[in-house]
Amino acid sequence: MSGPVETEEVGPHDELVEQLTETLPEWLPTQRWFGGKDRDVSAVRALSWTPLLDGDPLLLHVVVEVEQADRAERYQLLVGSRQHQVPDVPASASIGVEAGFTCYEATGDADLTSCLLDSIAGGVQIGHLRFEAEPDAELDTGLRAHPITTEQSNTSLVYGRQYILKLFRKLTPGVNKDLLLHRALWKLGSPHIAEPLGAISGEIDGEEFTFGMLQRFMPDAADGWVMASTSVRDLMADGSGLPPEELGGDFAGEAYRLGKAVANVHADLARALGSQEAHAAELEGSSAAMIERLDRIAAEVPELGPHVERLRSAFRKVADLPSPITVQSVHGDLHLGQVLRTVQGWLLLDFEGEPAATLAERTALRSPLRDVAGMLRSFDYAAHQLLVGQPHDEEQEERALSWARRNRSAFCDGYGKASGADPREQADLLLALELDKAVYEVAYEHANRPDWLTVPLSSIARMLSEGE
Ligand SMILES: Nc1ncnc2c1ncn2[C@@H]1O[C@H](COP(=O)(O)OP(=O)(O)O)[C@@H](O)[C@H]1O
Ligand SMILES: O=P(O)(O)O[C@H]1O[C@H](CO)[C@@H](O[C@H]2O[C@H](CO)[C@@H](O)[C@H](O)[C@H]2O)[C@H](O)[C@H]1O
Repeated sequence: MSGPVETEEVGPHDELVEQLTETLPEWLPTQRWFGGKDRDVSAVRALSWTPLLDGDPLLLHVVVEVEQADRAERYQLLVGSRQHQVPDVPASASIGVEAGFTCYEATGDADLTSCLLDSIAGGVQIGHLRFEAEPDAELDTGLRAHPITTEQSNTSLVYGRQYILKLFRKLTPGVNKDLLLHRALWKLGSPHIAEPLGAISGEIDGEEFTFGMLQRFMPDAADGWVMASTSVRDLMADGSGLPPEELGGDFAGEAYRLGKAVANVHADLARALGSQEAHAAELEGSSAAMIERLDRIAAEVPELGPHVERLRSAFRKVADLPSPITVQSVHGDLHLGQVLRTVQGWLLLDFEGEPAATLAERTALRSPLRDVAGMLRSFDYAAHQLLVGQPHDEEQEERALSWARRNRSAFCDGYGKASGADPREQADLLLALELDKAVYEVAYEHANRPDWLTVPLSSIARMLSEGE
């Protein structure tokens, strides 16, 4: 039998944890959410381990530091361990067998994960972990959870049809920006986010971490990436030769509404958290940061080499832009997988920023055009993803381009309508931000989905030649 542990006591699981740290260097790179697949793991060190359920089964909350050639990053794990009634976990979730106990990644074990929601509802503290509901939230308990299976950098569990708990995988110290921005927007009554309902946080070596965020789940919502991909597929599969606007699956109306929603969220973020004017020195800083990121990524991904010089000159132009420009809190990693279409309209998710960014980079005030650029990149991705690995086909390439052009333009129209300023009026800044995002994507794909590397690389080539 096992039950919740509600005291400061930490069970004697040192041996199990030591075994785990020996197995994890091989296992971590097999996980979708692990962001360091581009280099070997040299060592894994456990920083904290906290039994959430003790006995058989055991549910252990573990924070590890993962060492790779030039970096050490922290990750959160939920490890299940059972001697009896081992659930049927997929091979990828199995971590190993230690002293007759099967250890596995436990987010798929509903018998174990229901305690996370119950602990948030109960406001309990377990070891250093604090489980807290938001002040006005009233939560149902006893619900079973299943993990969602979309492309994700974190792991999200859906409880019944009511709640979604995101467990942050890669951890950075400080209160998570996703939670902070959701709280700020909710306080203002923004209709474009899902209600924040609770959090899991804790302290390691004197530093605060957010481990999880609970939100209202929107059961009938459609994912923006899925909707856009369906529209592109319809166009690609259509033999009639009709233009996108004459096909049933046209997405441009949605892209327009999405542009309006993003502009409204930017206005609310500025109202809640303020905005500033950035002058020449800051623009120089942005330009230098883009070039620094480019050089760092080009050193790791040789395929970027042929574009480096022209990218540098596009980034240099940012330093000479007429200033000031407005900067504020932004989403930081906006793309079609971060937006949900509900019956009330578009919702934005995941305000955490880029998974690889430092805390300072995530919380820095930025031009809102950074998010516009992120979404424009995403239209490009949606259009070109189906061509990955296919032999070159001029006609399909032209269709992909026409879909992207139409939806990028509709998005900017909507954004301009709601904000009063068409993003395309700041063409040089927008182009530099898009190129900067595409350079980031080169690193992201290289480390996470090497087969997709061609998508940002071919966009960079295209944007550079169009900008000439
Ligand atoms: N409140 C919600 N209601 C319904 N689905 C959601 C909700 N929040 C997230 N999702 C789904 O989970 C996916 C991943 O969420 P996200 O916050 O972007 O996680 P990650 O940081 O891992 O990318 C989204 O693409 C969406 O499909
Ligand atoms: O959603 P996350 O915060 O995990 O963002 C990361 O993963 C995204 C992929 O899931 C990645 O987005 C890139 O691929 C998308 C298609 O899968 C595309 O729509 C985006 O435009 C493209 O940037 C994102 O960059 C990364 O930070």
